[in-house]
Amino acid sequence: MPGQKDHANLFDDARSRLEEVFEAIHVHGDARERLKQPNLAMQVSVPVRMDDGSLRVFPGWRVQYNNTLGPAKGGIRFHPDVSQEEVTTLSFWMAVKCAVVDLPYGGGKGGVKVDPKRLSKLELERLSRGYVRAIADIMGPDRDIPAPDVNTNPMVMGWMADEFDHLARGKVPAAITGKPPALGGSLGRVAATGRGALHVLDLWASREGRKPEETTLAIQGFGNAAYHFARLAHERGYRIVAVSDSQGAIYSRDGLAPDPIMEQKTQHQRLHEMVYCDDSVCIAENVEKLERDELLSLEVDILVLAALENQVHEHNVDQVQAGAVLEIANGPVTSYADEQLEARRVPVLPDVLANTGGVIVSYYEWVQNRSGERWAEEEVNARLAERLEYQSRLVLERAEREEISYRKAAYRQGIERIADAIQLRGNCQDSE
Ligand SMILES: NC(=O)C1=CN([C@@H]2O[C@H](COP(=O)(O)OP(=O)(O)OC[C@H]3O[C@@H](n4cnc5c(N)ncnc54)[C@H](O)[C@@H]3O)[C@@H](O)[C@H]2O)C=CC1
Ligand SMILES: O=C(O)CCC(=O)C(=O)O
Repeated sequence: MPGQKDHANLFDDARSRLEEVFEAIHVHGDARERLKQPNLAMQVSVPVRMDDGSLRVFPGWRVQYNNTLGPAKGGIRFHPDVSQEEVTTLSFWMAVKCAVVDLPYGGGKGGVKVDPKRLSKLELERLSRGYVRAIADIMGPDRDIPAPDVNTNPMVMGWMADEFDHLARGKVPAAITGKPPALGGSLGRVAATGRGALHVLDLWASREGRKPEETTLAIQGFGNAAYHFARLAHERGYRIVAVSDSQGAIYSRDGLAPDPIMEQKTQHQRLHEMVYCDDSVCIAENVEKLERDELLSLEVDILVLAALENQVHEHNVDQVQAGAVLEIANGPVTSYADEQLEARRVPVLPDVLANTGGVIVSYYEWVQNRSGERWAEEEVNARLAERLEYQSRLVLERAEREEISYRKAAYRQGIERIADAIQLRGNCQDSE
């Protein structure tokens, strides 16, 4: 049984997972050292002229983690809790996940410590442009390619891409992905994270002999990743019995319909107040309101974590009653909680595999921008399905063969690829 409790520091907790991998796949000493630290961490101050004429300065970061396989790749988060430690950890997970699905990228992540809900649209645009001006020297299609993450979206990516073009005095669409299609964004990118997660769930479920219509889901989060996952899972026949956002949760044993919930949310209706059903809108019969975190302890087949990191931890892991966990968020289960779930034989489909749909389609956007092509949405989705099914199968089969968790199998697959590349580049001085 695991003895160690959660690490106090998110980054220490995340990289503690490397130790098991290093032992299992005999990673060279030099590669181990290289993998424990980011290549570059840049802190910036982003001054923003507010609508009332005052000036506010927001702290921001961009971190590049191991660029051996290719340029740094990863999203930008706008959130009041962003810190250098969080961005560094997210860039580490990006490096691992890009390698797990065999993309020619290293890890990158950016963030600004800000509550974007308190900014006007023009203030948000000034912040987005200011952030790009601050990190432009380390960006570019062969260096570091940002994309959306929490509280950023195609509109924000469009402003950022426009600002980068101004600085570069030319069109450089491959410098940022997740743009609106009119600015060179790939069709299919908006739904890609949710779509990818559903492929991973489907593949696992079919190997387990589990049918969608016999499978209940509780979904934490109702943002970009969660909504598209919920919409597509509902279409496939999975029964979504609960959803939550940062303010609360709702439950219906009959199953909830994601589209009316999103329509209501778009009209500023609060999720936990949607407990009615009338002629104009019906998300389900018999909807109950729950406390936000009650969702985590529901007795469902699959608990889907699609909000933020550190949601299942040493203080609540004992309350998780789901039969399996699907991680769409980055790092939603701490390493201690993960070991507890493994000991209880609760399978976890890990973030570094399950949420790679977004970065895979970002890669397709970068390829399209560089080649001047535009692919139909069907082609993007077909390529996404093919890559994810192939790479997921490798992970699931490895887990079975080596009798380890899916997370350990995914980490072994990713770290093996990065470590091999580090060695092939001739950077290793190890005498082994
Ligand atoms: N957008 C993307 O393409 C990708 C996102 N991810 C990860 O997925 C997660 C969600 O990202 P997005 O959907 O893009 O962000 P988003 O900003 O669109 O949505 C976040 C959602 O989480 C909810 N939330 C926040 N705290 C919560 C809590 N304590 N309990 C329940 N709900 C809570 C918010 O209300 C919102 O509905 C993040 O961990 C992100 O890093 C991972 C891969 C790609
Ligand atoms: O689309 C991308 O490049 C990265 C998306 C992202 O930030 C993530 O996978 O966590």
